[in-house]
Amino acid sequence: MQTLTPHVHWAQRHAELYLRVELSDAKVGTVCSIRTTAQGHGAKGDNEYEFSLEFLQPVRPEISHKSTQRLVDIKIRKQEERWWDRLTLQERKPLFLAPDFDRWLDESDAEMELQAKEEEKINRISVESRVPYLGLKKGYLFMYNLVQFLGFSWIFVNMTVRLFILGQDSFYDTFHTTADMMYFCQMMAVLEVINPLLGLVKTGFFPSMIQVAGRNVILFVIFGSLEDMQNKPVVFFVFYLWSTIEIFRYPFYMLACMGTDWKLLTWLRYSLWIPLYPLGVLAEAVAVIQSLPIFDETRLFSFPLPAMLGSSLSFSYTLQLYLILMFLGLFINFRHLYKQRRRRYRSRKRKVQ
Ligand SMILES: CCCCCCCCCCCCC[C@@H](O)CC(=O)SCCNC(=O)CCNC(=O)[C@H](O)C(C)(C)COP(=O)(O)OP(=O)(O)OC[C@H]1O[C@@H](n2cnc3c(N)ncnc32)[C@H](O)[C@@H]1OP(=O)(O)O
Repeated sequence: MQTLTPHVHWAQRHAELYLRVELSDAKVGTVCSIRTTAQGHGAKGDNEYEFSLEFLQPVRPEISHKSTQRLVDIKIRKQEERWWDRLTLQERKPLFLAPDFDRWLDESDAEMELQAKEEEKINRISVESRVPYLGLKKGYLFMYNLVQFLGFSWIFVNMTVRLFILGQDSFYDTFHTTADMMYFCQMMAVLEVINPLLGLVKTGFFPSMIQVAGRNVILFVIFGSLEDMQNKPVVFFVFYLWSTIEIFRYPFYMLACMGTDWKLLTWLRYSLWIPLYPLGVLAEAVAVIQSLPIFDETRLFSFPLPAMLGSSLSFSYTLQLYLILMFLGLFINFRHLYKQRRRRYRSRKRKVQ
């Protein structure tokens, strides 16, 4: 086998030199500051390849190199951090050497890159110096999401097991078996309205408020205060739809607190609402409609009126107004969740590119 010279591309930064050697499937032999030997597939097929360079200035002895299927990447640290006018001591560039335009930067661009790196380092240090606060915030959010996840998982598993064992009969006592846990979770969920106000999460205040207030009206006013509503099958559908999304949403937030995410979980968090949200609003609307005659009959929460206007105004009128608000709320939150989904997947795509 004859020894040939491969094509070499080079670029520099203030502190480093980059050499890209055009050899596929190369087995690199020696790499020292001026001479490199390798065996691989180059412009002239399988051969021993070798090149040597006498650098313009001294370089450090430790040299790192990485072979990929298509090339060998060599990184060399300069002895002194300064810009070189050219790579080699001799003024005439060797024939096998060319600039690496993929990495090429001129001196001012390289300086800007260096500056950006410095700034990033300073930012990281300043964030790290705020760690006690960050740690506290993340710890609080993590615990909050964990508790909600456990609560909703308990509800979901309990309802699923009962559905398998009792079939449709389980529809009628959902409230009595799960309401305490649902009360607990939904009372805790008020924190989801407070968190954005305190700047702890990036969520908008209104979407959270609509979500939490909307559910709490159904839970505390419709189901909680009317015993006649508590054994209706609609409770099952409302609770099941709520807990189905939450067993994915809260673990997603838990992972976000740890700065990580799982593709499938993220997809479920940003996709499941598409069928679940309209179904949830529909189930909630059915609950409200079913409660109207009960409020009319019991006069619960009715508004006292002057004698000439009749005795009282039934709460069912307020609920009819609320029905309209519900569909307005559905529209606002559906739009919000759609935007969140688009933002998430658009920024993902950009990161991948
Ligand atoms: C008496 C007055 C009443 C007025 C109300 C009248 C209208 C009522 C209408 C009500 C209709 C409600 C119907 C509803 O109850 C039906 C159902 O729920 S059915 C089941 C399906 N439901 C859903 O899928 C909705 C689930 N809920 C949500 O998704 C949220 O609650 C919502 C606020 C709607 C949207 O969430 P968010 O804005 O937070 O979106 P993100 O998840 O993308 O979060 C944004 C960023 O903030 C970070 N974040 C948020 N929360 C946390 C947390 N707890 N811990 C850690 N991090 C959190 C998140 O990671 C995002 O950060 P980044 O952008 O960096 O990724």
